[in-house]
Amino acid sequence: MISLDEARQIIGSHTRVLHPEAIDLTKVNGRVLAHDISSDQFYPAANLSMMDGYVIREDEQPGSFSVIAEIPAGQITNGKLSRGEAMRIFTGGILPENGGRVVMQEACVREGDMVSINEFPDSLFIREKGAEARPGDLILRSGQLIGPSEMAVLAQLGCTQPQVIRKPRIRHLATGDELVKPTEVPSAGQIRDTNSSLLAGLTAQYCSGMDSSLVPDQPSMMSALAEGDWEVLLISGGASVGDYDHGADVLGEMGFTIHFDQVNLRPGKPLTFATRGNQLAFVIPGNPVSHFVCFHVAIRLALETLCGMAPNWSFLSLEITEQSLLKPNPRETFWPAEILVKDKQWTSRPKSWSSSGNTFSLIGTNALIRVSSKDFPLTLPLNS
Ligand SMILES: Nc1nc2c(c(=O)[nH]1)N[C@H]1C(S)=C(S)[C@@H](COP(=O)(O)OP(=O)(O)OC[C@H]3O[C@@H](n4cnc5c(N)ncnc54)[C@H](O)[C@@H]3O)O[C@H]1N2
Ligand code: MOO
Repeated sequence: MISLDEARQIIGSHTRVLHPEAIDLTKVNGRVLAHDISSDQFYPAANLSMMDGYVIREDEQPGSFSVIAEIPAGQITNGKLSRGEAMRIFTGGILPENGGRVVMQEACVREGDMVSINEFPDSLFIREKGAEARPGDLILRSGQLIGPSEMAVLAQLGCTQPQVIRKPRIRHLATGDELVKPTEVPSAGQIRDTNSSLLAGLTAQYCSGMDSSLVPDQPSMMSALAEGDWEVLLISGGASVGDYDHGADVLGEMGFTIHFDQVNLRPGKPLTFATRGNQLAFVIPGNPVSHFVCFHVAIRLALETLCGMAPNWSFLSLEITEQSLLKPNPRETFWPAEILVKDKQWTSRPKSWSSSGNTFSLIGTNALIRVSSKDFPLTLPLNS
């Protein structure tokens, strides 16, 4: 049986980042940028006022000024300031060529065409042309994960169809004769399918859509429903060695190469990983907690890589409260946990968890505690 580190190595070596596509700026949240983007102009494009007030020359002293013009937003004034003159200006307004100081209106007294300023504040209240970026400056690098802030930057640069890495299409089969949809009332021996909902939530940020079906434990139906031009196939259940566990056999018959079918991992030991060309497939042990753990320690690595993201595998050394809940085991264990603030410190609290079939133990889980025989338990924070 291979270790989790070996399993991650194998997954990484068989996974390639997907090709880029140009998409509308409104849809790029959560995508990875596929090209460098440079500044198209000076930012700001001119010297701008940071306040509503009056603009004067920088070489002036406090005193009285005659107001010779008003500069409405977005207008360029060709006039110049002589000594003793001011122009009315507003926040974001473009300064006249020799304007060197803005005084906010609260520090001014206006009477008719005159304005008196008793004292100058320390700041000139000017955003200088090119202070933020100059033409050709590198602003966003290829590989940048795009969130709301980067969307605002793309909008500012006029980049409305950025090239971003495509997201994989995922095909999902929830296998098991005992499964019924969550809308149904299970009869004796049946259970509601929880894994489809779990995976829909877990995969949402990493795929362009997950197509899910319930399938009985019948290899011919499983392979018929599994075929397609998706990039990732997830099969829930049927991962172990029982007579009705057909996941790996079905993949073999479909022409997949099985790279591993067991990992020294708790929960999630019978996790299977296979490939066919550029298609990746996982058979995930049917228990919901096994699903959750296998997703975060193995499947997410593949999805993040396909999407061009830097795989997140950083652990924190946090104080663990209620450490006695962490039962030792020969298998490397990833224990569902919750990161909480206690006495102004982040702490990690294990969930009460005794069976990988207990879906309720996942409530509020935002971390996994890695318990291996040799190390102090470390906490893996989760972002989904
Ligand atoms: N002889 C052995 N038996 C088992 C071993 C082993 O090494 N030798 N491994 C155990 C471990 S560990 C796990 S984990 C499970 C994995 O079993 P399977 O992947 O074959 O999963 P199933 O038998 O199909 O289901 C397990 C469990 O999960 C429930 N399930 C399945 N799908 C769903 C779903 N979509 N929603 C909710 N619940 C689901 C299913 O009803 C079972 O209760 O194997 C052990 N056995
Ligand atoms: O590995 Mo299984 O996932 O213990 O329950």
